[in-house]
Amino acid sequence: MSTVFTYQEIAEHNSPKDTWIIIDDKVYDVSKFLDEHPGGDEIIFDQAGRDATEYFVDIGHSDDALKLLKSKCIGSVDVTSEKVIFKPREEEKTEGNQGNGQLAIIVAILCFIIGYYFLNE
Ligand code: HEM
Repeated sequence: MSTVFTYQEIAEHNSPKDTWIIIDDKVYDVSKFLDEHPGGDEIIFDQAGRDATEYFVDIGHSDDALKLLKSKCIGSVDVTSEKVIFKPREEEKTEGNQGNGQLAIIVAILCFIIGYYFLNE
């Protein structure tokens, strides 16, 4: 019997050296394949720890791709386990820019203080 993983367990394998994806309720370890993927590593890595069925099927991968995929199967999903709610990728990508917003507020406050100081000279 193959190993069964919960959605949470799968979601934890989301780093470039440790990338699992779900396709049709099966779990695939594609860590070593990222660099070799003809469609590029980022496109798969974007789905790391997630269900990539829709993305994989939409591309219309060849039979060779399907064979290759099979060789990377490490188990299946416990579909009764609690699903992981992921933030949309866009939100994750913009999170790093939040610091810039805070900086803008600090600069605005400083300008206000300096302006106020000169006006009252
Ligand atoms: C997140 C899931 C995936 C996406 C969105 C994706 C996307 C793509 C894209 C866009 C191409 C076309 C590259 C080109 O012709 O310029 C491609 C090709 C290919 N991909 Fe993926 N891929 C995914 C996962 C996988 C996985 C898991 C495997 C196998 C383990 C795989 C195997 C291949 C192969 C062999 C090709 C060459 C064309 C073919 O034989 O169909 N891909 N993929």
